[in-house]
Amino acid sequence: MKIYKICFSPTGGTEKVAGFIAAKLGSDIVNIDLTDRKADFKGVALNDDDVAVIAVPSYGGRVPAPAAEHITQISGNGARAVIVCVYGNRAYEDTLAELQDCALKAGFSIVAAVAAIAEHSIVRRYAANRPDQDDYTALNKYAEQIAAKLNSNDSATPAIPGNRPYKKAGSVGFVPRPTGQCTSCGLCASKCPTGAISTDNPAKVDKKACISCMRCAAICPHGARKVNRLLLSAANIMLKKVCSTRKECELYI
Ligand SMILES: Cc1cc2nc3c(=O)[nH]c(=O)nc-3n(C[C@H](O)[C@H](O)[C@H](O)COP(=O)(O)O)c2cc1C
Repeated sequence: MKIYKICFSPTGGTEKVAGFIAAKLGSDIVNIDLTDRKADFKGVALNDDDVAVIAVPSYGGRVPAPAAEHITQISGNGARAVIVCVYGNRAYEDTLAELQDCALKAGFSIVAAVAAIAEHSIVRRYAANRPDQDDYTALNKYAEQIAAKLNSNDSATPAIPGNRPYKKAGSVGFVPRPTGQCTSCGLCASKCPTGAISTDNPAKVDKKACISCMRCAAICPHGARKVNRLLLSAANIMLKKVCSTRKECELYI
């Protein structure tokens, strides 16, 4: 039995949660990076005795569009899956329901779902330093419950929250731009999940293709990609009320 960690994590928060859960479920881990726009997801095929941890961040209460597209190209072949949504302490709304539908379409059998919190990748003061010790204690407990369910060969799908039709997907419109420190090294362009940044000129961004995932800003070795400060402070004000009360991790099993 292999554990497939199938993860879309532009800035690393989702990866922390998925990596933790996957490592608790087994040691033979196969990594599938859903942010890799050049990967051949149609060539990924699991066996029915494999287990998948399929993890995405919540973007506006939905699964990021490229993640949904890539997951549905994978052949689950009846493998059991734990679906995971990671969010920035506002809300995850229909993310788990949509992720459940994507995983089903790919041929997985969903045995558990987890919602967890990580630093808000746009306004980083919210959920800063999460997942923290309390989160990992909860995730550890959840992983034990999931492992027990997998070992008992119980494949029942739990009730997973969310609406159908899903919330309307919207773009947040934060497009990071290079500052004077940019050396045009091209790392941002090569790692952009949607290919929105020109490889010849990283200052050129296809605004329609950009999903505001903040990968480019997070990985720039010179800290030279930033979003507009005024937009950021407006987002901070908008999120203040809804993000300030601590939310806890949840398990559906
Ligand atoms: C475009 C975008 C939309 C987001 N929408 C939400 C949201 O609706 N609710 C929320 O709590 N967090 C939201 N977040 C925060 C992310 O879900 C959170 O920071 C997550 O940990 C990011 O995952 P990553 O670190 O793997 O990239 C959003 C982040 C981005 C970039």
